[in-house]
Amino acid sequence: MKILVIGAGAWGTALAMNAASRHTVQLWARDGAQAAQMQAAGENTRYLPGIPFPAGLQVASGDVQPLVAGADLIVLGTPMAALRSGLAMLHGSLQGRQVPVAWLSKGFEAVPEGAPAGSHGLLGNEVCAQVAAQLHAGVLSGPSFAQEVARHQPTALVAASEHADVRDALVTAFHGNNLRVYANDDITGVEVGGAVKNVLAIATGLCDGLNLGLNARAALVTRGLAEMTRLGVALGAQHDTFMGLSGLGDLVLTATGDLSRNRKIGLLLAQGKSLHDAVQSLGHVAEGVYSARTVLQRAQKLGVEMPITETTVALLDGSMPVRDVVQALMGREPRAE
Ligand SMILES: NC(=O)C1=CN([C@@H]2O[C@H](COP(=O)(O)OP(=O)(O)OC[C@H]3O[C@@H](n4cnc5c(N)ncnc54)[C@H](O)[C@@H]3O)[C@@H](O)[C@H]2O)C=CC1
Ligand SMILES: O=C(CO)COP(=O)(O)O
Repeated sequence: MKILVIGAGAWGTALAMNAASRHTVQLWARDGAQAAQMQAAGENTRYLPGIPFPAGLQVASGDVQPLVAGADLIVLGTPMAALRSGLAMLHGSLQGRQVPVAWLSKGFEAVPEGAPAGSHGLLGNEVCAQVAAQLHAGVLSGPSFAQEVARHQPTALVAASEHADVRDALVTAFHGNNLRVYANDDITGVEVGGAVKNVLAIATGLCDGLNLGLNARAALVTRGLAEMTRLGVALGAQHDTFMGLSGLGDLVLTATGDLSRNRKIGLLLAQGKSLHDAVQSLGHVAEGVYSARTVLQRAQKLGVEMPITETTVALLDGSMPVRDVVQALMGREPRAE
């Protein structure tokens, strides 16, 4: 199989490295200098330093069209902010040819600055329906830190699409000795899980950074899962999806695993860092920062209560100081579980 991965950040690179022993894999970086540097060093020095590329992984840059034309599977490994342009580009270049496409981004599109009141951002599959409706597309998601996948540590992923050929292509491409890829046709559920867990991981990082304790962390994860599930079901997802890899699985990993960039944002905010400084210090994308407001807007439109998300948004917006967060969450009226 010929796989083209567009975007050479941590996650696109890790998956490309993992698949390269079984398939022909091209990893495309938009920055030509970064591509040349990766080729020369035999590793992605910027995003996955110290983990050597396997033999056979091809790094590319420049005109992506010939690579698109020759691929059996195209993976968009960019952050959510670049998904719309990536799908539109593929829509134009494939010209109706049916090649399975998948994105790795986890989030809702951010609401653009100055957007009219009431507008909200979209999930990947909603963006795809707007700009590339006839593509057979889906998402690869689930609990997976790039560093561990690049080192071939055991990991389980979920390939979600309404198109069986996309699910099958993702399983063929990535299922192997150290990676299990499960298929799921509930793409909305899988995407809501991947987006909301990032926001909840910021909240859990804050909780741990403030030393609120293990009980508090367990409460946040559990009540976070409840609010993620409420939103997903209201958006048309299946309840059971949230008990799976992209719901409970990715929430546990991201909220409690110190490799998480979103969790790091919460830990840094707890230390008194500004959001700007916290984001700058990461050097990677933390999607929860950009999705949080959209998650809340979508929830409010649907009449779904998401108190942890609401508090996290207030914190990120600067309208609630760190010291008031505990009271905002613990001071709520009693209710049934
Ligand atoms: N790093 C991880 O462990 C995982 C990340 N993800 C998700 O995958 C997505 C990408 O994350 P990372 O690779 O970690 O991000 P990263 O911050 O490591 O790298 C982002 C990469 O995307 C590239 N990029 C941005 N806009 C682009 C465009 N228009 N065209 C081509 N390349 C572009 C950047 O140059 C950079 O190489 C995010 O949505 C993230 O939530 C999902 C699972 C695991
Ligand atoms: O999605 C991830 C793990 O599944 C990566 O999480 P972070 O983006 O918080 O690092």
